[in-house]
Order: sequence, then structure tokens, then C-alpha cells
Amino acid sequence: MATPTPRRTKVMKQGRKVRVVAKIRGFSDLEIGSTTAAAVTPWISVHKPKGDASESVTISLADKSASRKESWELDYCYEENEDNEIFFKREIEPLISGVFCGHHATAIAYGARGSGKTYVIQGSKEKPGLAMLAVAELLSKAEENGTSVMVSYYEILHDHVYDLLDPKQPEVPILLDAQGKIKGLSQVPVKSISEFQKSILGRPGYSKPLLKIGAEFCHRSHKGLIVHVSPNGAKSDTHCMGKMNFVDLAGYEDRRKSIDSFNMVDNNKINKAIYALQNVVYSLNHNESHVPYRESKLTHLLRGSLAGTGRIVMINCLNPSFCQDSIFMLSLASRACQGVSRAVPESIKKTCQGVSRAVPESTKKTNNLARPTILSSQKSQLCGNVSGNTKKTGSQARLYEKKSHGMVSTTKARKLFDEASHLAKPEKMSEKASSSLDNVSTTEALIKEEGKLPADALEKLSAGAQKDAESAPTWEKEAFHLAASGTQESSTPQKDSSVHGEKDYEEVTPIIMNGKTALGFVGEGQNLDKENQSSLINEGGSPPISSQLQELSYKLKQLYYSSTPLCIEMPEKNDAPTSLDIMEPKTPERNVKVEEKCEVAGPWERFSTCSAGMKKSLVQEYVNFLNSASKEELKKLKGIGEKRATYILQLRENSPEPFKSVDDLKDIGLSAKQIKGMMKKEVGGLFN
Ligand SMILES: Nc1ncnc2c1ncn2[C@@H]1O[C@H](COP(=O)(O)OP(=O)(O)OP(=O)(O)O)[C@@H](O)[C@H]1O
Repeated sequence: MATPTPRRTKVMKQGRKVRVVAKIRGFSDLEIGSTTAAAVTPWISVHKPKGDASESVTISLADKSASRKESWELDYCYEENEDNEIFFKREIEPLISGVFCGHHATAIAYGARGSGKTYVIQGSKEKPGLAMLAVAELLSKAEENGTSVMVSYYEILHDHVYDLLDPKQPEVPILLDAQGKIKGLSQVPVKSISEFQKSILGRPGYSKPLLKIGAEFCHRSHKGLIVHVSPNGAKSDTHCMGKMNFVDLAGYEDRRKSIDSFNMVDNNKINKAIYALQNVVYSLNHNESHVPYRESKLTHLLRGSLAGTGRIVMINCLNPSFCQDSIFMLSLASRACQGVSRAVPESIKKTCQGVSRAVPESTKKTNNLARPTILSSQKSQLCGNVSGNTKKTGSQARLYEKKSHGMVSTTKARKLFDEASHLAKPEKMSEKASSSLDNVSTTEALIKEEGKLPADALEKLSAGAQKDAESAPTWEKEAFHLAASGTQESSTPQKDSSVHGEKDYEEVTPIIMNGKTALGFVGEGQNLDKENQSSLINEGGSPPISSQLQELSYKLKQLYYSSTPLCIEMPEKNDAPTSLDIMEPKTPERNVKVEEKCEVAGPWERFSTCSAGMKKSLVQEYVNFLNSASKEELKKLKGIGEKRATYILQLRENSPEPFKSVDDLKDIGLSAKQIKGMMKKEVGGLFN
């Protein structure tokens, strides 16, 4: 008999935009028929203090290696016996009326591999998934109120977006118009649910099968469906009332499980997208001023729906039998909804305490104050195979203290001299700075952050963290990856053999900043200058390069914040040279005020001022060049071949000046690391 289905939107916490729920998948017939007990041994228990009406639930996972249970708190958990219809009634249906009033809704399924994401979103013939159920409901409502329904269907593989409804030009750039609407994805009208099921959902993925893993071809990508609702006869891209997004993310897999280089690339890209999404969810839930949408193609694409009044349901799919990756996913999920306007019922608090490992009072306090309330037991268990950790708790306590006092970022330590654009920035860091190279030097941006970083924290963190890293659980290992990344990862394969032939081994790791935990991209070892890397893990003090750069950055920072403009004026757009061959650093125009300042300042300050201005000018010229050069001229740039040059021209057809900063080169598939490398080469080339 069907269980009553209380609507859940009412319990959306005030100030919380994103609802985070779990769905434990049912055992498949194959598993039930399995002879191994492990395949069918349940390992999850859910505590719902008020049954279906609980405002939050505690999910406990039995860690078989440590033979104990660890618990996490989410907004709700749907168990094995609660099928897609129940989920739909409670979570999705209440959002549908909002779509007809111009609001957007998004449901995203994510989790470990094989955790039932596709089953939840797409469903099967017998059991329709959320997308099917929603389209049926939207169609019936659209018929009642004279609106029409159109859909877009896309796939994201290795940071490339493919339009599944336009086989002629499958790959699309992600261009958003001023309202944040996506341009480039085709939209197909849907009249009936059977047509939708057959001709839309039934379509095979475009990119299948591009990757060969071991002996078999593997196809792991994110898939998304956008259902647009618009008044009859109106073009949905101009008169769209609201839209619903359904996203079936590729499954998370610990990259250390990768069986070969292809699989490693695959895992890195997928995990990066998952972490980027978590960062966005975290920022949205915490009402942060900067939401890092541009960290991945998916979040960039979803931006219009996630921002503003959009409602989001994150569905953390869980494997019903033991799965290490599910532990990690659940820990991430709980982090996204913690620490914000949460009135946790006493009964739940007690339950959590009951299952937690003893943690020093001081640690608990600082932890609660300083960051999303991840129980220390959660942290220590993210890897699942952590043994007694009194020692680790000690070190954690030290970290927490630093966090609460002042914004310790492990990534800051690692990334001191790397791309600022990779970091999930602290709230106060302006968009201007975050868009990196074109506005402010990356070093400067980092130093801006570093300014908030107690000097000893960085040292202790990098040294202490390194020591603890070995015994730390997965997420901590990744966070403390700063020292290891350079050496350890240097042995990883250098070549991404996907169709696009890029090498990009960026990894994303949890980072801690402003006392909060978020996730940020971290370029792996290859990204970092070796000398700088070693400096970061050297307890003995800053090496010369580090201190020089810091000094230079400090100067840049001062200049950036000074009200006086730099003594270089940006060239007018019309003056842009047509080729880098004729590009020369502009002679700074004389500006009396600045000159006075420069004269008062010493030669070093003067030099720093000019260098910063040169850089800004050069970057702007580069951007102008990208927006105006011919194909042949574009190909003269390092890193831009026939394919990318063609792509740039296509982008320019859609928008006259698609590049606002060099960061926008990410839209043509370049990573921040590659962009930085290109700029370095161009600048270096001037001195050849
Ligand atoms: N509720 C359920 N009841 C029974 N079987 C299920 C249920 N959910 C999923 N399954 C089965 O479990 C298997 C994995 O499910 P599914 O393909 O949806 O996982 P996934 O997370 O999308 O996998 P991947 O990570 O490979 O994309 C499939 O065989 C599916 O039929």
C-alpha cells in the first residue's frame, strides 16, 4: 500500500536554497541472486526522529573495516522501499507550480558508481524516473493553462558539452545571454509523454564509446535534461516562464582506484565536476556573495537555473551494500547542508553524539564555530579505514583552531603561486580579482587571501598536514595533498587520450577557508613550480623565490587597493593590434599623481607598478586579439591549433566579443593551467 506522501518543500530551511536528500537504491535482481553475502548485506540505517515529517535525518553507515557506524545528517533519506513515485511526490511535484510562475527547479543525482542515479532520474520502462514523471506532470499542467513544453538534452564528457538533440552540430559552447539563459542548445517541443520517452530519453549518448578502459569501452558522462515551459506560440528562449533541470551525474570513483591512465583522466574530470558542484551548493546554501559557477562546465551551464529564486534538490544516491565511495559522497552531501539555519532537534543531536567518537570539547567548540559542523567522526571516517585516531584528532584540533581564528586554507598553502582562478574564493574576494589574469595578477589575488592567513598557520599546516596525511582519511589526504601532489603525481600519465587530446590532470580537493570547508580545484603536481612546491612544505622558512614573490605581490596588492589609478591606461578596443607579432608593451602614459607617488616610492615600487601595468596591458591585448584576429593569426598563438581557432570563430559568430578575460579561454576547453602556460610562453617569447 502506498505510504502517505507529505510534501517536503515546507521544511526547506529558511535561508537554505538547496535541499540535500539521500536515496538508498534497492537491490537489483542480480544482487539478490548473488551468492556473496557482501552484495546483499545492508549497511545503512536511517534515523528519522519524526518519521516522514522529520526536518533532518541521521544516516549511519556501517564501516566494515572499522566495525563501527558513522553518521551524517541530511535533510531526508529515501530508503530502498521508497520508489521514484514517492520521491517525486514529495520533492519534485511541489516545485512544478513554481515553474509556471517563472521559477527554475533543478534535481541533481550524484553518488558513487552504480548507486542508482540513472534509475532515479531516467528510470526504466517499468519504473519511470523523476524526469519522466515531471514531464508528464508539466505536460498535463501545460495543457490546462495553455503553455507549451520544450526540452533540451545534453551530455557532458570531459568538459565538452554535446547537444543530444542536434546530431549535426553536437558540440556546443556554453554561452549564456545577459539573463543567464543558455544559448546554443537546441530545444525540441514535446507533445506527449510517449514521444518524450521514445525520442528524447531513449536517445543514446553522443560520445559513446569514446574511452577504452582496460578491455572494454567505457562511457561515463553527465547527462542533463532541461524542460522549458513557455506561453503557447512563444519562442521558449525569449519567453521561457521557468524550467526544470534534471541531471544524472557520472558516478564518483576514488581516483586511486583508477585502473589505467584513461580511467584516471575520466575519474579526475568527473570528480572535479562533482566537487565543483558541491562548492556551488555550499556557496548557495551559505548565501555567499561569490558562487563559483565557472569552476565546471556543468555549473556554468546550470548557472541560470541555480541562481536567483531557483530551487535545487541534490539527491545523494547510496549503494545499498558496502561502498567506500558512498561514504565519501555522503560526507560531502552533509557538508553542503550543514551550518546554515539549521534547527536540529535535540533528539537528533543526541543520536549524533551517540555514534560519534569522543572528541575533545575544545575541538567540538571550535569546530562548531568555525566551519560546517562535520562531526569529527565523520571526518575521520571519510576514508572508512582509519584506525584509532587520538593522534589525528589532536592534529585536527590544531587545524580547527587555526580555522576559527583565521581562515586557514590548505589549498592556499599549496597554491600560493598558482592560479587564483582555481580557488573557491573567500567571500570578500571580489569578482574582479577572481577573474584573475586580466584584472589583477594571480599572485596578488592569492596574497590578498594570504593577508588573512596567520603566518605560522601556513607553516604548521603544511608541515603538520604532511605528517598527518598518511593516516588521514580520503578527504583530508586530498586536502593535504599539497606536498604530495608535486612528487606523487608527477608519475601519473601526462596525456589525456580523449578525443580532445588535452592534458589536464587537475584535481579538486576540499579546501578550508574563512573557517568554512569548501572544495576547490587544485592543479596537480605538474602545475607547480618545483621550487615553490618544496618551499611550501619546508618548515625551515620561505625560500628566496617565495619571499621575493610575496614581496612583489604585496606591492601589487597595495597598488591594487590604492585609489590612484595605475600609470598605464588600457588601450581603446579599436586600437587592438591584429596580431601578437606587432604587440608591444605600451609605454606607460605619464600621470602626474602616480608619478609623484612613484617618485616618492623607491625604484622597486616603481618597477613593480610598471610590471603590474604591463601585465594588465598585455593581457588586455591578448583578449582583444582573441576577439578580433583571423583564423590564421589565431593559430600563431601557442596552444591554438586549427580546431580551437575554428571554435573561437564560431564563438565570435554567436557573440561579437566572447572573450572578456583570458579566463574565458576555458570555454574552448583550455584548463587554467594551460592558459597560464600560454600566457607565460607569449610573454617569454618577447625576450627571445
Ligand atoms: N531502486 C532500485 N531497485 C532495483 N534495482 C535498482 C534500483 N536502482 C538501481 N537499480 C539497479 O542498479 C543498477 C545500477 O543502477 P544505475 O545504473 O541507475 O546506477 P548509476 O548510479 O546510474 O550507475 P553509473 O554510476 O554507472 O552511472 C542497475 O542495474 C539498476 O537497474
